[in-house]
Amino acid sequence: MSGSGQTARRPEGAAGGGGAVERAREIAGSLEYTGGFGNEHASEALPGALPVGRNSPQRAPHGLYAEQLSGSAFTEPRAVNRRSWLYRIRPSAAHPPLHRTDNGKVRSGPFTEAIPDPNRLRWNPLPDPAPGTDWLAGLWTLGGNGDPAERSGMAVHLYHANAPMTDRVFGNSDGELLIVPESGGLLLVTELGRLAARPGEVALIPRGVRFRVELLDERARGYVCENYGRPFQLPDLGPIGANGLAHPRDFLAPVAAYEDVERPVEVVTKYCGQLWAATYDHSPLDVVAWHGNHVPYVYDLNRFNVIGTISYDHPDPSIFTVLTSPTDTPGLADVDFVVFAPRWLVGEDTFRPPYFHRNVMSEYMGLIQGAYDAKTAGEGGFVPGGGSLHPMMSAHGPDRETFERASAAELKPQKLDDGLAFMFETRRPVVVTRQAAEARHRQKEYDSVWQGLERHFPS
Ligand SMILES: O=C(O)Cc1cc(O)ccc1O
Ligand SMILES: [Fe+2]
Repeated sequence: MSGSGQTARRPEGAAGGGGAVERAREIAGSLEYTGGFGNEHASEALPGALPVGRNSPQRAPHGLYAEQLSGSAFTEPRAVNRRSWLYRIRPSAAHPPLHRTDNGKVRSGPFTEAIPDPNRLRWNPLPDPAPGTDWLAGLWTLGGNGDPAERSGMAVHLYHANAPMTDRVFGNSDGELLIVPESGGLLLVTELGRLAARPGEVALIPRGVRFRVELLDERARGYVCENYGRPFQLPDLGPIGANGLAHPRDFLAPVAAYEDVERPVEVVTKYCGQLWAATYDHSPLDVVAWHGNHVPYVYDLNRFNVIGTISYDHPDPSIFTVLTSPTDTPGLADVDFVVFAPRWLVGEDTFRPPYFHRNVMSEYMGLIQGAYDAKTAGEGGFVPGGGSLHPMMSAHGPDRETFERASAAELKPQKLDDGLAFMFETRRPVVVTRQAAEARHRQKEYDSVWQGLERHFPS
């Protein structure tokens, strides 16, 4: 049996076999959410399942077990304190020992497979996955920095999948996962309920929250920023004022929905960089009610309120920050998630695309849709599903074609409306994995996009 206080229901056996996509779509079509970034949400899938007035009554309603899931130290300041109380059919503690399992293509900090490479690197999309590849099996690490054991740093992953996770659940002790679909929609069946994330939306799974991924299309592809550090938060707005950029109410958390499944379920955990697994005799996605602020959410990037110049010059892309994971140094992020969304360009006497620059931060960029204004579109260029890495202090910016076009362009107001790109910008160099360095889909000739930028200075 499965149930939800609202409408989400997972029919028995929905995870595998024919019709899985249709069933996942049906569920995704009737999902309900509860809005507000960082809010104290509360939800129950059965009336009366959520205790009132206390978190841990002597006997929780309906014979449920109460459990606290802490995403911050108990004593962190209230503004950044994260925890949720879960009321579940079985306590999470009742599980058999975890055993090491194959890491597949997942790698973790400390990233030591290759020496840090100062070169600008670019990749085509991942090749199609082998038949029967689920989201976890199709997770492929490009690189990263820091160390999950230090709770600092990040990893860049890509995924490609063509099968749902069947009786298989994943939870990441090493950090939160920001999932950026590029093609194909995902149904994320989590301990706290179900979310759908389609291209143009991003989803966040908090540290420790277990989930299964089903597909809303025959295949899915996208990116993941794994954040080992402090949970992503909304950036401060300073002189922008009380509104702008990503608005808190557009972040949607799920409502409670549980599955009461008594059959073997493989539960995979990533812990300090390695995958461990145990076979439970039930599904751990059995939370009937919950409340708190350590919650998954989905956000539609089209809701981002883009701010830019209305006079001259190209502002730094920090004005496009959706989410930031701060460090103890004011203004310095462990990692920022930045989006380049459709917008008007109106700058006068201005080179409008991204400028030539060298940056102490390291920049991984991906493309969700269309083209990016600093790079030539099309095959062999910066394409949806591909990615580029511009490491600390590497010189980059517009490619030759873009420079020539933008230097000569007539500066009338121009709408950039066919493109959705993003950046994971991080404080430490991103060290690539061996599989990313040696990948056949790496563009070995990337440097050539800056060849032929001619001297114009008179000799
Ligand atoms: O390199 C990039 O394309 C990202 C970027 C965009 C921009 O508008 C200004 C600086 C920057 O690093
Ligand atoms: Fe850059």
